[in-house]
Amino acid sequence: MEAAAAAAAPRPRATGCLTASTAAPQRASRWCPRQPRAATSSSSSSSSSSSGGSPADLGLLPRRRVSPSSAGRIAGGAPPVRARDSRAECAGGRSSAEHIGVSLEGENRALEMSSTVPKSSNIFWHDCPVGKTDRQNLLKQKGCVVWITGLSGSGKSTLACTLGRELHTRGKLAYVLDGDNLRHGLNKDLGFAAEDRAENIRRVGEVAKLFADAGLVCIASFISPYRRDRESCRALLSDGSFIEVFLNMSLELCEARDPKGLYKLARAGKIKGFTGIDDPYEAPLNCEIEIKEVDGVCPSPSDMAAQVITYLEDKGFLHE
Ligand SMILES: Nc1ncnc2c1ncn2[C@@H]1O[C@H](COP(=O)(O)OS(=O)(=O)O)[C@@H](OP(=O)(O)O)[C@H]1O
Ligand SMILES: Nc1ncnc2c1ncn2[C@@H]1O[C@H](COP(=O)(O)OP(=O)(O)O)[C@@H](O)[C@H]1O
Repeated sequence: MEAAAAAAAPRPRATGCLTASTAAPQRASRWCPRQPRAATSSSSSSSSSSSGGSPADLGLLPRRRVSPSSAGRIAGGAPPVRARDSRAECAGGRSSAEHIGVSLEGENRALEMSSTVPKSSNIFWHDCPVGKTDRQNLLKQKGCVVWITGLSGSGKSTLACTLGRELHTRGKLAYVLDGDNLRHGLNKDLGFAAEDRAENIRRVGEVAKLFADAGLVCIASFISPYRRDRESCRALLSDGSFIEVFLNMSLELCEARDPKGLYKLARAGKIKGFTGIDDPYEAPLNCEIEIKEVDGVCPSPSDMAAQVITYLEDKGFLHE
């Protein structure tokens, strides 16, 4: 198996890196300015990270207009094994343009073309009297996003459903957003080109943020192969409530499973741009939870779910 090269340095995380000893997440502050806010700031919650005003601060990252492979990412190998506590690596310092190897002029042009550039003006944020904290108190839990990423066949949907069932059994409200399912509806206009995947993940990030604001444990299960897109979703949730779960299963294991026969089709050249075969997967550098094979054996679905539940318990998401 070739080693996947995820050479490009990530952008610094806007929310800061959690450590294993981080206390329970702060209570999310409500969207509650008394004055209406202008449209350009309305897309982010009342987080301190929204103060910058630059396109990046506002989550207006340019959509990718270059082939991902040109950014030094390589398909065809399983993601490298990462130590759990590798979050200190999240200190890139380079701009997103440098990260993907395009000129600033190119970045600006891409920004103009981006679907995340606001197209309307004279719109104002409207606050409602019942806020996130009220909903969380009602539900006796805290809203968050459990973002499951990994190769096709790594077990994302299995973990998502097992976790969803376990939370339900415990009386906690959760909702699963699954890649295959959303591509039947909200995202049915999108394919698997890099810019389509980026738009897929951008939309899901926004939807997941709404679910978290509703007070739910939102379980998002997407290949989400590009680090930058996942980091953009993380940046939408500024209070440690974005929990990235990396299903670090080898390409060999995923390909041996191949429940839908897609790897076989990709190897036969009948599917182009298949993640892990001829499209890259960029392993997380700073995930909260990593689940991997031990001696070639994958933990059971209930063990995987238990690992996530323990994290949620420890961080206080399953309590008022
Ligand atoms: N080219 C290509 N590459 C990867 N996956 C492909 C492709 N074509 C179809 N599929 C099927 O689409 C599912 C992945 O959808 P996602 O929305 O999670 O993909 S992405 O996050 O936008 O990359 C994925 O589902 P999972 O196997 O559950 O991961 C596949 O069934
Ligand atoms: N922890 C596990 N142990 C054994 N088999 C698993 C495990 N998780 C998933 N599988 C199996 O692997 C295949 C792919 O799982 P799936 O959840 O569909 O992956 P993904 O959503 O990442 O494509 C399925 O046949 C599933 O039953």
